[in-house]
This record gives sequence, structure tokens and C-alpha cells, in this order.
Amino acid sequence: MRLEGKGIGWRYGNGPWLFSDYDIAIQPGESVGLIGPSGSGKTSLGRLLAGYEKPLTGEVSVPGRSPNHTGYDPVQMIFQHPERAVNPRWSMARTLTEGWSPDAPLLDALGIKDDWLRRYPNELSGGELQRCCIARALGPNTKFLIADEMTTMLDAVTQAQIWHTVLEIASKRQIGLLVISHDHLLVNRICSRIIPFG
Ligand SMILES: Nc1ncnc2c1ncn2[C@@H]1O[C@H](COP(=O)(O)OP(=O)(O)OP(=O)(O)O)[C@@H](O)[C@H]1O
Repeated sequence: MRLEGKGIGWRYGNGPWLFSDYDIAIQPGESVGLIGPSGSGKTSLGRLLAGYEKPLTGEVSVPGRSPNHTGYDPVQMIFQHPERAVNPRWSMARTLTEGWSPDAPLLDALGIKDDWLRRYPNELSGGELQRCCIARALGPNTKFLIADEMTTMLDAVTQAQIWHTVLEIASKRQIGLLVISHDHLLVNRICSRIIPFG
């Protein structure tokens, strides 16, 4: 039951094709790195796999995705800029529980403090907000996680702590990970396979 893109192609408007007839597959429980130059289309590919957009050619298939894309999607994506991934008018308590209710051990493991839940997104730092976005994405129905420069804005210690938690959960629940990053060291350390892109 893998996440698969087959023969997929994408471009914006009449611009150049970022990729075409592209194949990618991620197995449950594996951690795959996607490395390529800036602007080559990695985020765009992630968005197609996560179901935000339908590919212009080819197909994305995901076990358990509802045909009309309602409800909690089995492919969750974390973006580099968490402030663009949340509703600024929702409290953090509401934001965190949008798709499921993260339990106390997970909030603790990600260093999320009770006090943050009463605040709004603009009252948290980028790193604090990102931890909340990660908790939100780790619901029990998550089968694949696309981490797009997920920890780029964090210091090395926090980065290591967050990856430790995410990798532990992914391994326990056999979540497949696609790690989009410019950080070769990080990808080499946490991924069993690297796909060069662009
Ligand atoms: N909504 C959009 N409309 C038009 N062009 C876009 C849009 N989003 C992205 N692009 C362009 O598509 C190209 C690929 O962008 P994308 O963000 O997928 O690349 P990337 O490989 O993830 O880059 P980076 O490593 O810098 O994050 C870029 O040239 C970008 O300017």
C-alpha cells in the first residue's frame, strides 16, 4: 500500500514543465530524501502527492484517500513556513485539533507548552508554530508525511529533538516519509534512500 505518482507532470499556467512523465513511490515505513536545486519543483511535487493539486498528466494513488478529498487525508505535508499553513484567526487549541486531538505525550515530546494553546499563531515563534503543525499532522490516520524543509528555521538542538520524535513515531506506525531538504547531512542521516530531483 504505497504512495505512488505515475507519469505525473506539472507546470504553472503556460510556463515550462517543472517535471513530466515523472514516477515516484514511497513505501510504508521508509524514509526517502528528495534533494534538488532551488526552484526545480520539489514543493510542487510534494503538493501533488499530498493532494493539494491534481497532476496535469498522470496519476497519484494513495491508499485510503477519499475520492472527493474530504476528511483527514492519509498524506500530510509540513511546509517550511508554518505561518502560511494555519488560519491566523484560529486559536492554537483549535488549530491543533483541526483533524484530531493530539495527546499529552505527543505534545510533550514536541515541546509544546499548555500555555501556547490559548494563543493565536502570530503570538508564537516560527519554531513554536512549526511544532504545532507537526503535531497536527501526526494523527492516527496519517500514513505518509511529506516534510518540506520542515526544520530549516530551527536551531540544531531543536531540529534534532523534533526529528527524533517524528522518526520514532514514523517507525512505530510505519509512516512513509518524504524529506525535502537542501541539507545533505540531515538527509543522509535520516533517509534510507535519496532521490535526486531536477
Ligand atoms: N503558484 C505559482 N505560480 C507560478 N509559479 C509558481 C507557483 N509556485 C511556484 N512557482 C514556481 O515554480 C517553480 C518551482 O517551485 P517549487 O517551490 O516547487 O520549487 P522548489 O524546488 O521546492 O524550490 P525551493 O528549493 O527553493 O523551495 C519556481 O520557479 C517557482 O517560482
